[in-house]
Amino acid sequence: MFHTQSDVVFVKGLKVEAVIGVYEWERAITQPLLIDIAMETDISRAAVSDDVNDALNYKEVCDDVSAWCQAIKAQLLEHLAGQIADKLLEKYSCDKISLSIAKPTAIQQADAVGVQITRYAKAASSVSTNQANTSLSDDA
Ligand SMILES: Nc1nc2c(c(=O)[nH]1)N=C([C@H](O)[C@@H](O)CO)CN2
Repeated sequence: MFHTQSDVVFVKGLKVEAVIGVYEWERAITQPLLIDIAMETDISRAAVSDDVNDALNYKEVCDDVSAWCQAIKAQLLEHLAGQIADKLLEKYSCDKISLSIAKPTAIQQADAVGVQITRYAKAASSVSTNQANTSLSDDA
């Protein structure tokens, strides 16, 4: 199958105050996180209807990601990023997520440090694909 479009809903520079870090002193404070998210999704329906109910709602994404960051209280940014990507793929209809999480105050000599990851939604299983193909040929 050929793809004729590629759409992204994104969030840039989402600021969240959360417990994050491996050192004891970090477990006792909150630090700012700066989060960028790009979610590959089909926007065709929302583009036609102009209805937010047909859209991947970036306000909901921001609220969810903020709440998850505060609840997870991760030690490593790697763990936090993996968890957030899994949760977004589970809740929202999207094929691919790119996510970066930065700690702008962690290293005095650096503007920011962080991680950037990309995750894909699981492909439909071959069993259901075969079943779909069978029912299509049954109709013919
Ligand atoms: N690859 C990573 N390295 C480090 C992390 C991290 O989350 N991923 N975290 C720390 C500390 O928490 C640091 O931010 C404190 O300054 C060190 N290295």
